[in-house]
Amino acid sequence: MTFFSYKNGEMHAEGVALATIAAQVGTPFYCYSAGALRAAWKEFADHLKGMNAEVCYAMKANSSLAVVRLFGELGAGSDIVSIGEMRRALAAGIPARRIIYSGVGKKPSELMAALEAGVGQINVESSYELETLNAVAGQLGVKADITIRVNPDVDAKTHAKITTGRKGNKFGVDIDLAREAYALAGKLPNLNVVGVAMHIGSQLTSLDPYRDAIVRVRELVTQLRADGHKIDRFDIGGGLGIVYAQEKPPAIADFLAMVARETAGLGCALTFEPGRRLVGEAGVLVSEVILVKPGAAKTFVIVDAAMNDLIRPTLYEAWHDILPVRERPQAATIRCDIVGPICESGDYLAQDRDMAPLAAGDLIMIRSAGAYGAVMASTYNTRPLAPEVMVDGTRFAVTRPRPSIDELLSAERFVPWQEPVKS
Ligand SMILES: Cc1ncc(COP(=O)(O)O)c(C=O)c1O
Ligand SMILES: N[C@@H](CCCC[NH3+])C(=O)O
Repeated sequence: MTFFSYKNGEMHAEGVALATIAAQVGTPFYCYSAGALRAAWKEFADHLKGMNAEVCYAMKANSSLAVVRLFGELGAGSDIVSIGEMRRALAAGIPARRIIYSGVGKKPSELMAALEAGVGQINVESSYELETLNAVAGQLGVKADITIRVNPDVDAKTHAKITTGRKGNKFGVDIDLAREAYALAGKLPNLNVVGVAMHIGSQLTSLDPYRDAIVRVRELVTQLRADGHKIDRFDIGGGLGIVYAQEKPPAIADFLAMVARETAGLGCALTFEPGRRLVGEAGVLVSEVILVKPGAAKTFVIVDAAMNDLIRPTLYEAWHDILPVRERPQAATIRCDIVGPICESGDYLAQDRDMAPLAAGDLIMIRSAGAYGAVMASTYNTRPLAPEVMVDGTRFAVTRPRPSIDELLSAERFVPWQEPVKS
């Protein structure tokens, strides 16, 4: 089902014309389709029936409270990587016990906040963190349920900046050192080992790296049990890719069937932490053309969304499909760069793109922007964060309004000098 489509020549999100939202909210803005979010969730949920498994939505992909709440109401837990995200999960109604706390560098104060809130599972990534967590749990008089995230050293065949399961990546405990780490965890009185975790990268378009990683971790589970550890859960992580251009990511059904096959007989409950796959194609960024500047070498279409709103094109050389909001089926195309107003040459949304000619005032829609779009935005050049809108059927809600520049400025102070307090 397509949730963003032309109707009478105008691009709609479900039953609402994007031009109508633009007129009310201004541009740029992010727009999410509740129907698309539900459909992505349903695909997971339908194929998980009969499996001993749960889905903890990795909200780093899109932490809009409205989005997290929608998944929570459908039965999702949450994978978080900061106390800010934990607060979002709780605010959105996710029960603390359904929250998994991941992350390569958790401070003692953050571990304490997580234990105080009662998060269900902490995925530990080093021996140092095991000791720290044990000490913090001891102070609070609680026992922390943990897994150790192992780094299985497989090539996820994705962009170098978002691969996480190779020896050279900072993530997890090297699989060759995992038994030692578990031995330590087993001796620490305030930790309760419940399982093992992995996460090998993001935007994966092949099942092979997952399979290789699962096979390695499966062998480890057997060894760990022989060592006397209770390994009841296997957290597979997230990472399943989406379509930006011509990619052919695995169907969720095939992915889950493969995981079920490879973990059959292991006797572990499974956890999945999808982020991008649940939200990526359910969101777009809408922007207005400010002007078109023909240059000697290139034509620049200068729009009011910029790298501060969507950093993926310049950070990962990512390709996002861009369509005019008013349909232009017959128009001959021109080759252009679609760029923002920021003073950096890296400020582009597309380079050398063939587009129907655009003019000042035209609206464009940047597709597959629901994941790692708004969450990675900044206020660089003192540009207020783009608002977020959710469409459901024929209605829409502004779930995060555009802050005014006054609000941005009022968060700051003119040099409020202080004498340092001597400790
Ligand atoms: C531990 C962990 N789980 C889940 C995810 C979600 O990844 P994705 O959005 O690729 O599904 C990430 C991010 O890559 C992660 O670091
Ligand atoms: N931010 C990345 C994904 C990182 C995944 C987080 N571990 C992207 O936009 O593709």
